[in-house]
Amino acid sequence: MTAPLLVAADVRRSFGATPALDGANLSVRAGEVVAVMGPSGSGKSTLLHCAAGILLPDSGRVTYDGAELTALSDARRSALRRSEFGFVFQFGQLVPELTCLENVALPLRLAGTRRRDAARTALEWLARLGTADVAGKRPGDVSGGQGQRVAVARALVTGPRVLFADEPTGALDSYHGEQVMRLFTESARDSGAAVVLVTHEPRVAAYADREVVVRDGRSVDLERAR
Ligand SMILES: Nc1ncnc2c1ncn2[C@@H]1O[C@H](COP(=O)(O)OP(=O)(O)OP(=O)(O)O)[C@@H](O)[C@H]1O
Repeated sequence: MTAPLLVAADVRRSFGATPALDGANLSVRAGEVVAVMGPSGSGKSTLLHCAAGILLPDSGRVTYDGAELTALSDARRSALRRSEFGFVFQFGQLVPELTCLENVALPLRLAGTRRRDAARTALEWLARLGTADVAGKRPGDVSGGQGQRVAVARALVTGPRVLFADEPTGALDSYHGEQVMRLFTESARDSGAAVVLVTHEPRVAAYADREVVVRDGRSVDLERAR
C-alpha cells in the first residue's frame, strides 16, 4: 500500500474557549477519496481547514508529501495551497463579475498561464463537467447545479494533488447533488488526486473509499468495504 500523501496527526484547535478539535487524525493517499462525517459542530470543517493549511492547529502536525505544513511560513503555505490543492465549497466561491469560463481559467492565470491557453484548458474542463454551454454566462445567471459543476472544474483545472470539498452538494437537490458527486469523484480518480470530502450526508459519503467520523473534535477511521 502506498504511503499517505497528506497526514494530520493529533490535531488540536480551539476558538477562544471552544475546543473544536481535540486530537483529531486524518490521512489520505493519492487516488483515494476520504469522507469526513459527523454531527453538526463536531469539528469537520476545522479539520479540513487545518489539513489544508488554511488554519494552523494549536498543536499536532500536518504533513504533505513528507513536508511539515505546520512548520512553513504563511507565504510558503499559501503558495503550496495554490499549486498543490484544489477547493470546492458549498456557496459563494465563484467570482460574480467574471464569466464561468473566466472563473475556471482564473487559477491558471494566477499561476502565469497565458490568457488563450488558460481559456482553452478551462473550456475543456467545463466540457468534461458537462457545462460548456454556460461558459459565457456569469455565475448569477446559472443554476445551482451548474454553478457547482463550474466550481468543480475550477478546483480541478490546475491538476491539484489534493482536493478538499466542504459540503460540495449541500445547496443542491438530490438529483443534482448525485450528478456533481459522480463527476467530481470520477474526475478526481482519473487525475489521481487525493480527496478529502466533508459531508453529513451518507449518500454523498457513499462515493468515498473510506470514512473518518468526527465526534466532539476526535476522529475515528472506518474502512469501507467496496
Ligand atoms: N471561526 C470560528 N470561531 C469560533 N468558533 C468556531 C469557528 N469555527 C468553528 N467554531 C466552533 O468550533 C466547533 C467545530 O466547528 P466546525 O465548523 O469545525 O464543525 P462542523 O462539524 O464542520 O459543523 P457543521 O457540520 O455544522 O458545518 C463548533 O463548536 C463551532 O461553533
